[in-house]
Amino acid sequence: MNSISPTDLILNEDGSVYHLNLLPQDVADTIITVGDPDRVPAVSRHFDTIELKKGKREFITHTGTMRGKRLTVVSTGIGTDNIDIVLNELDALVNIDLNTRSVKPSLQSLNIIRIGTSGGVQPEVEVDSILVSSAAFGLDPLMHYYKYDATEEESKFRYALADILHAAYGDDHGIHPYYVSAGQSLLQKLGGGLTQGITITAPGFYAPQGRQVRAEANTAGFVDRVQSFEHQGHRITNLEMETAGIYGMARALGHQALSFNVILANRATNVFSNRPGEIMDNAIISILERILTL
Ligand SMILES: O=P(O)(O)O[C@H]1O[C@H](CO)[C@@H](O)[C@H]1O
Ligand SMILES: O=c1cc[nH]c(=O)[nH]1
Repeated sequence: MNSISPTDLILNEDGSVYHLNLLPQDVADTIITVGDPDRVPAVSRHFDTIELKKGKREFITHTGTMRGKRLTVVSTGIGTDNIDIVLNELDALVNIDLNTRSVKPSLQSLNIIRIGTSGGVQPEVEVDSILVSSAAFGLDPLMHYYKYDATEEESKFRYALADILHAAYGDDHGIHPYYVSAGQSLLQKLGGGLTQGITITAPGFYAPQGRQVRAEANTAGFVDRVQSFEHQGHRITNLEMETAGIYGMARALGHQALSFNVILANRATNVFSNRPGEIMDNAIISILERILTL
């Protein structure tokens, strides 16, 4: 059995994984990820019991139970570079024997559910609504560094958007989309009755999402272009910064992932929510109710 080296998988002095600072017994098999560390207590305050609170850097974790179901909520911070860390370390906690540093003979599949904020790109995607990502385009580079199985259909979506963006911004612009669908069992079990659409995960908040403040953006017409994208009747609905990385890493590692987006902005109508805190608190309650059905 191959042992994973101490520099490939770094453990802290207490045996916990390097960034998350967690031990295998610290995590449930249903894991909620949020970007904002302050959103972790906003989720766990609905738990009936909290058995663990740990953290390091932006990675805050609470584990507890809600109506008898064990849940972990962990913050990822912003961006898919952090998703690389969180998904690899969560997987290590369940699928690697940290004493022998070897992959366990029988692998566990986690349910990984994101509750994040996002900006809609279609005028009809309502501010303050919850949208489920049926799939996500990554405009970030993360999944180009991993081998994962993409279906033929997923490849067609990927090249359909690549053609549009390369025609608009040139081949050497550096935008190379990847495309990964949600975990299908989670989508079926948890996504019912909510608007579903394709999410774009961007490698930044401003110009990478077509925003222009003072630094001149090199992405003119970005929102219009993604708004008018259509492939086999499917459209892009929203922009954020983690979902494609979560879907890609979950695929690579054999986990199920689903992303809920609380739409705080509409980029087509230039409207921003006037009560973002209250909307997120309500969304957390309704998404937890869905998760409890698992
Ligand atoms: O609210 P969270 O989960 O952080 O998600 C969104 O908000 C952040 C940007 O403001 C990015 O992380 C984006 O994906
Ligand atoms: O427009 C938005 C809103 C939230 N998060 C993003 O990444 N973009």
